[in-house]
Amino acid sequence: MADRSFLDWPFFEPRHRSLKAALEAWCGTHLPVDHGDADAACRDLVAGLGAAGWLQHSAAGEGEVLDVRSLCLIRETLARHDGLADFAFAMQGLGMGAVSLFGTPAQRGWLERTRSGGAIAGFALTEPGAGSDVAQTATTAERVPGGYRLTGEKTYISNGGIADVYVIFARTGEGPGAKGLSAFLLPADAPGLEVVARIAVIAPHPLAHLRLDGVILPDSARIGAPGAGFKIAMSVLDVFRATVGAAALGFARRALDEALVRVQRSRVGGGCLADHQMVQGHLADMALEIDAAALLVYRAAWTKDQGAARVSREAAMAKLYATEAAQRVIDTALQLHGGDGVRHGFAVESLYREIRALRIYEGASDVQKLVIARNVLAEPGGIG
Ligand SMILES: CC(C)(COP(=O)(O)OP(=O)(O)OC[C@H]1O[C@@H](n2cnc3c(N)ncnc32)[C@H](O)[C@@H]1OP(=O)(O)O)[C@@H](O)C(=O)NCCC(=O)NCCSC(=O)C1=CCCCC1
Repeated sequence: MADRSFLDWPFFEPRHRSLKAALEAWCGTHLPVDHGDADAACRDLVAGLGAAGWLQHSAAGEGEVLDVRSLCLIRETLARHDGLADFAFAMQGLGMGAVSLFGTPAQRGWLERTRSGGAIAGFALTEPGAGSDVAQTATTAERVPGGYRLTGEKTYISNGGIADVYVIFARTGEGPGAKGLSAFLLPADAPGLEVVARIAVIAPHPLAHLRLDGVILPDSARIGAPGAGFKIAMSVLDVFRATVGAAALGFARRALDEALVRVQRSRVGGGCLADHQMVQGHLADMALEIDAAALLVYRAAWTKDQGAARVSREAAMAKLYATEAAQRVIDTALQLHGGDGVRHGFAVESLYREIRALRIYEGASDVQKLVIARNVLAEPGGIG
């Protein structure tokens, strides 16, 4: 096969190849966007991704099954063109994942709005005292007639300040730790909900710190059974961790694209940088890490698409390896650019910042190791 593409791997079906081709064409005319005003850019991206139909793939609608390979292909492709486009797309899915999996028909009204680009979603799990350890969630949802009163603080909340709706996790007390959490659909204009501070991070991502001061939500806002919140959060993260790996893969592919152009154009001595064996060694390492990451990402996505109930180990492996490998690939690409590598306006400089965030979001690398190790220990026969 002369023109071998990873899309020829058996993980993919013809519809994935069509989707990838159509999205590449869309990206070619719509991306990158100006990140000067990240909030406005994110709003525009959500509207544009919705109008073009791409957000339909961010979460499954009524009677549909999420295709995780499509989700990963879209994240990978958007990330290769523009990291903020990936963020805008992905947060719609992460934010509404719980509704897609466990929501009632009425709650799904929000899902249809986020899938069309008519509303922006946020995922409100992390707290100042409960980052990696979700079981320590302190925000309370105490029972009141007909509903719940929510009090507490959430931090590093995706789309905080621009979201129209959040899925939030709070302690309802059915049991200790992880057994006492529930999930809720929280409209951004609910009285008592305040965006206390916007949080500026290394990448242009809209994030915020939220305070809930006696927010009243009706029973109909609870997603899933009382006490099921922890498992709901983990089920959503099971899918989205693999997709974070896909975004990292897109960043790494872009870094290799940039490095290849650079080393073939840069002249040293009588030839170009690419003629040097030391540079070729770097290119080989980059290509190898990208293929290994792609195999892990699409193994996790394919496994979920085959109907596996849980893909915790596969998704954690995909996220851990792809994000760490992408950081190495991007660092090498940056080094091959010399001084231009750290200069604003060069793609490798922004890739370097974007990938750093992904090694922390949705479970830092050490959390992924914990998830993998627990799963390996729980499988008496090993992992095959
Ligand atoms: C894994 C962990 C580190 C620790 O879990 P524990 O030990 O407390 O819980 P454990 O004892 O493992 O389990 C409890 C029950 O739960 C079931 N279950 C577990 N996984 C799953 C699963 N995947 N699916 C279904 N059920 C699950 C488990 O079986 C057990 O049930 P049982 O009691 O036996 O009936 C967990 O806390 C975690 O993961 N943190 C990372 C959070 C984290 O990733 N945020 C990121 C938030 S998002 C974010 O940061 C941003 C996003 C976008 C931009 C900005 C930032």
